Amino acid sequence: MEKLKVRNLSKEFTVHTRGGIKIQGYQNINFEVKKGEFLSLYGPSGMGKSSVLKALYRTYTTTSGDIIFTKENGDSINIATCDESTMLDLRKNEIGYVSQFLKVLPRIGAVDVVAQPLIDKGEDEKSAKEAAKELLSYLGIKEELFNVSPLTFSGGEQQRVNIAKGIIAPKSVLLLDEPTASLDHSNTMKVIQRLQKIKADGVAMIGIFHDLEAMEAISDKVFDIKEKRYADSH
Ligand SMILES: Nc1ncnc2c1ncn2[C@@H]1O[C@H](COP(=O)(O)OP(=O)(O)OP(=O)(O)O)[C@@H](O)[C@H]1O
Repeated sequence: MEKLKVRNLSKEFTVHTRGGIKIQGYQNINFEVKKGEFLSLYGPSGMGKSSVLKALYRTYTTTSGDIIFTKENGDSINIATCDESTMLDLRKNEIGYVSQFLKVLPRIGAVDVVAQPLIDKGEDEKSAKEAAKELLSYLGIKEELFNVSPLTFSGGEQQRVNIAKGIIAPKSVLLLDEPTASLDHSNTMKVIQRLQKIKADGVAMIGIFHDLEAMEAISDKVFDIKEKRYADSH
């Protein structure tokens, strides 16, 4: 079953603070991703990879085209055009988004930050914290940092906390916008291994990676945003 289907998607930005000048985001994008499949968006800087991903989460609106999300019961929703309350519901229950940057409130320790999505899902606090500790350890976060606010962490540590928070309680679709951008290769590959598990659990994923080995390792399909087609080897 196609989980997410993108049809003839185009975006033109209008910069109102600059007299309404138009900037081409991306044009005529078509791809689809099934349950348990990983699609990577690939292409030169500025071609619109991040903007497409933001359209799927509707951080950005779409100029034209459709983004069809199919629910478990077979009903479908067009993310490009649905109302805001439907979108809020999709973000809460179906679609997760992990960026490069950690956004957290001050004075909350790393374990609590990472445990929260599980608690929100209904898991009890104790087992949620255990799972958070396990994931943080797996990603190489020192135990002495567990109860410290990630706001004082290094860039790479913050990014690992961000990934942990983003993948601990996956929904049915996971969007990843260069989540490993400032990690070294070995930490990146650890993240990839966890993503393999999530994929095996049936989550549909769309991601952007700069590390091509990581991209190859996780991807079932690669969509070349410049050529507007799937890359040949996939
Ligand atoms: N909010 C915005 N307002 C105006 N233009 C924007 C906005 N967001 C993105 N753009 C433009 O859209 C184009 C695509 O940007 P985008 O960030 O999607 O590219 P990308 O392929 O992800 O690049 P990179 O690999 O460098 O991250 C760029 O020309 C960018 O300047």
